[in-house]
Amino acid sequence: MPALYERWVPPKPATKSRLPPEPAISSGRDTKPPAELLPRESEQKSEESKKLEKRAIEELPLVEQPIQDASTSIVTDTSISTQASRKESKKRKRDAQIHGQSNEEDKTTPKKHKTILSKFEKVFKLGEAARNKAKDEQELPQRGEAPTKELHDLVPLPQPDPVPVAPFEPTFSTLPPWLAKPITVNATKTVSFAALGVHSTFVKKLEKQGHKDALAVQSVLLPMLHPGFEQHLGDICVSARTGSGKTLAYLLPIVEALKDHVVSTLSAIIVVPTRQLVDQALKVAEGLCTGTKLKVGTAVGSVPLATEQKLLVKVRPQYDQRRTKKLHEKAFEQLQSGFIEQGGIFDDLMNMPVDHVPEYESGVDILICTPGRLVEHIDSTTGFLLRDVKWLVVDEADQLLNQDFQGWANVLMDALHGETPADFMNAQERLRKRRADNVWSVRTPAHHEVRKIVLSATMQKDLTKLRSLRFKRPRLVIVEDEKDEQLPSAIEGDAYELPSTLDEYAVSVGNGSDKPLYLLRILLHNIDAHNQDTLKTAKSSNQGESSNDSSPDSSTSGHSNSESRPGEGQQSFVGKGRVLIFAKSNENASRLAHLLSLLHPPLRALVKTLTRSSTSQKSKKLLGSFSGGKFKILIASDLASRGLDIPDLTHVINYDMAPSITSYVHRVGRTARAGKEGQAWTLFTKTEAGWFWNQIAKGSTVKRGGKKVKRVELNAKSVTEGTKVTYEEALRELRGAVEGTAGAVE
Ligand SMILES: Nc1ncnc2c1ncn2[C@@H]1O[C@H](COP(=O)(O)OP(=O)(O)OP(=O)(O)O)[C@@H](O)[C@H]1O
Repeated sequence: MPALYERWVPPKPATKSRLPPEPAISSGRDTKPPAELLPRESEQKSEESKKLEKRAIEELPLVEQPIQDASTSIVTDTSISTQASRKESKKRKRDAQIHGQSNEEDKTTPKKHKTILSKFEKVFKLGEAARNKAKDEQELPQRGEAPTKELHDLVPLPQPDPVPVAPFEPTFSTLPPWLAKPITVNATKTVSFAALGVHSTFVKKLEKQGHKDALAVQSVLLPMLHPGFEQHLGDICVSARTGSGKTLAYLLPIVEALKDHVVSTLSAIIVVPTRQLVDQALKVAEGLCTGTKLKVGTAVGSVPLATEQKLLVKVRPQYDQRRTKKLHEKAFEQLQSGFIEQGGIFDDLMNMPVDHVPEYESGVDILICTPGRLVEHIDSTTGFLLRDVKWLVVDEADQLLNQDFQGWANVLMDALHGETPADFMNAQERLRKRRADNVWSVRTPAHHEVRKIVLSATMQKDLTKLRSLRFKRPRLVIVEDEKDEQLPSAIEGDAYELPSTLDEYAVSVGNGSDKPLYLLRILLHNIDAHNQDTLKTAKSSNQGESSNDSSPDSSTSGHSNSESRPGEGQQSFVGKGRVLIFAKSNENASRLAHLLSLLHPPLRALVKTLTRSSTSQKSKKLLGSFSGGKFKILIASDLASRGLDIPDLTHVINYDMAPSITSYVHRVGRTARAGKEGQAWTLFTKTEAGWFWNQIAKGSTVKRGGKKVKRVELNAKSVTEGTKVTYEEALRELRGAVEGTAGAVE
């Protein structure tokens, strides 16, 4: 047994030592005295240790002790030696036990302890064996021997069947019921306006505008907004793809509801993100309001505030002795305190005849505005009161809610749902307030119900954002294509749908250094070819060149010299089609327009840019002449990505990659509108390829009714062949233009 375990000796059973001495066996051989007569082991040992101590004291080298005080040194020496001898005796005793002197005692060890010991011994042996094995394995490579491996034949080891993992099917929705269970309508559904209960005068008007039947979004919204059985007494959120006719869907019921207004009251506010969209919605609203007394006004940042104030609010004197007195007292108080309100009701009071107070009336029934300018009017236009507003429309809602223009949503909600300030209350409101202030009644605020319609092609189910619009009994309406597969993201998250009449193409432009040449190639070769049915005459003059290239995919044929045919662009683009090119910034848009006209001079007259710096009037004119076909290619920043409705826009080109999925959806949605066909081309560099294909072309967020984005390979050599020199010259000239030595394209 290893020494470690031999050290432990179970105590001698006490009973044995207390037993009376056994009588000596008469054989006489046993000369051992009886146990109690023998000195006990401890006694023997203590005697032995005493001897040792004595010897230790004797042997102690006294000379080595520091001589301080004779008596103390002796005492110290003695105590040291005593301790040393004690330790030694203990050690000897232990050694004796270890080396078998206790064999006799082992025999007397109880059975129980023996079994414990044997078990312990077994465990130790196993441990020892494992340790030895590990040590051997470590040493094997050092000794240059390969570790022994477990060998198997070629048949794979049988594995247990994998445990089937049940697909995760949530039994709950994290969205509130109105978002989780929307009203869905098939995008192809059309119903006649008359069947939807639209007044005959409006049906006639719409027919004149070429709108025979109501489109899907209109067919679902009109009954929900018209008085009748299907009317929804609450707010409505609409998610319908680009170009689906949302503008008419909200404007028609509003105009119908207000058509009998004789005196203007501000009854509907329509908020859109850009002034271009204000102009566009104004055009549709004016078309519907003809023949009624309704007035439609606009509020956009590009017009002076004072000009708009005069149009939006009309002041007239109202005879009221009591109120005049009260207001004069208040004005006097202000004058004394030194805090005089500038441009407020007191200014108007000074211009009133005796005993008359200013009474404010709205100059418009429908106001179409951008959010920033709306906030300005709420804050600083005296008499701009929202007490009569019954409709609030927020178009392109996701963009408006994502960009918190001056906290517009909160300011507007407070103005809509709050009480009219006391000085501006009309007789009806004052009466209501007096009744509410009665001690016996519970105070009811003088606010009114507003119906909210919130729309977007990329509506996001973001509750925190939507909550800022303080909905009441909301419903979500989704217009979708039946062919569209239910994408995972569409169930709980956001999925966007592209028009089914849209064809998408993607072109790799390498590292992007020759991107303008690729663009030129697509413009002159692919798009031009696409329009050839309208350009037969123009084409006949260019016989033998690209006449069979009607398909965009045939561009790989290597038509290398398109830009060397003067006048081709001009002839081609006089067709019906229009092209909208998106650049990432206003600067890029201007530079690209300049470069295109340098690379291919016939394009100069056909290309214009729309930038943020264009004045309201200028951009209105520009869009007007683009719609009218005076020029064919418009280069714009993302400013033009939302809502713009340009007739016969056949092509959208993403020259610079869209910054987000929603931006892509809105950009390409400028074409293929209201059931018409359209093409979207995207140029992607090596670094943009991953994002484009994963997120946009093959991602689960964009639904395209089973269609796919087609990859068009353009031969880099054929794209640049013969144009490199012109390109480099054009770049030099452009640099000159940027530095102010040459003119730029508008
Ligand atoms: N009932 C209809 N019949 C035919 N065309 C219609 C009808 N209603 C609207 N349109 C046309 O559809 C086009 C797109 O309409 P609109 O601009 O309202 O789309 P939208 O859904 O607001 O698009 P976006 O989301 O891009 O702003 C317009 O040219 C409009 O004249």
